[in-house]
Amino acid sequence: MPIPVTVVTGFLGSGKTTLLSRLLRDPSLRNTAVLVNEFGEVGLDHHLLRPVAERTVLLESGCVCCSEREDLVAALGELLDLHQRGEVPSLDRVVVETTGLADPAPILHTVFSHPVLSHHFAVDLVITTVDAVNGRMQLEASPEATKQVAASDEVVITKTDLAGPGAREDLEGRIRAINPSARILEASFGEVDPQELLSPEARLGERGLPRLQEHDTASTHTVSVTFDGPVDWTAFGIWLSMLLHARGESVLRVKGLLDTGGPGPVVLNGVQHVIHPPEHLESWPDADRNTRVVFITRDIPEERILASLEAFRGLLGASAVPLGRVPT
Ligand SMILES: Nc1nc2c(ncn2[C@@H]2O[C@H](COP(=O)(O)OP(=O)(O)OP(=O)(O)O)[C@@H](O)[C@H]2O)c(=O)[nH]1
Repeated sequence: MPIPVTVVTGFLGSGKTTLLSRLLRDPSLRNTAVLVNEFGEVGLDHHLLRPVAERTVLLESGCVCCSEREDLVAALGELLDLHQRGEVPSLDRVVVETTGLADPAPILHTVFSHPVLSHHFAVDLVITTVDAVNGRMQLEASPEATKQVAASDEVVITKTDLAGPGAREDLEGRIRAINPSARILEASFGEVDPQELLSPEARLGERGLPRLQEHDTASTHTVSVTFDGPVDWTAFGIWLSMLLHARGESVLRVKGLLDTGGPGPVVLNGVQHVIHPPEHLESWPDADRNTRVVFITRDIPEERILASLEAFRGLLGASAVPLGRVPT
């Protein structure tokens, strides 16, 4: 079994380290290695984490997300080496804390595409912290913050102790509009149940994704579709590969459950040009047996996705229908 890698992201100062420090105190995370990525020479977070984590590997400099990506490869490689030599005998999970401006997609790509690492590690969750006080403004002003929310499986709204009445609901609406499939949790000073946060179900996102119509925020489109019958998995894979080949940079997130005619759905989970290995479930997680796929895109409106799926109708074996228009 590959070792799960959990990516913790979130805008500058949104509470990533606070959340992680709290999580790492839980005995169930005893065998967790943490890779902290920092700008600058001195990693302050490193010192914050040291007392609570058994092992903390600090990436020396730069940003794991972009030019210094080799650092992440080197750190994971080193960790694997220690594990295989028995110097780190128990390694249940790796947590990568990104910088506040990081785009998580290249991190996922690094792990998935590396010829050695991809055999030993698999990204299981992307968790994003959003500040209850500043989050709304940050999501409006910063494409990085929006990308982080779009890429996440779970969003933890932090600093709820500081937020005024109504602010949390408002922020939650905003997060849902960007990423309807993410599970949203709340935490004051990182107080969140680690079991809940890291549960395998979190990967499936919200069960029964909300029936949203296309939402358009500053050229970010959220398109939720279903099909009028089971779809051919191979054909869907080809269609998706073509979409990602042509417009990968514009596809921030693809997530959903696909009815391919089997007893359970295929779980689809991708961030930009990276598609997690699809998972074939033995049964559906809830009573709804219909396909539900969410695409979060930049500059690809709903009509374009639907027209493209329609052009593939013959091969797919079913027509795509916007979820918001399905009679419930
Ligand atoms: N009141 C309050 N303060 C919090 C909470 N969570 C974090 N903070 C404070 O917010 C500040 C930033 O928190 P960090 O955990 O360092 O945030 P970060 O996302 O790791 O920050 P960067 O690594 O700089 O991007 C610190 O002063 C924390 O004590 C919270 O739930 N409530």
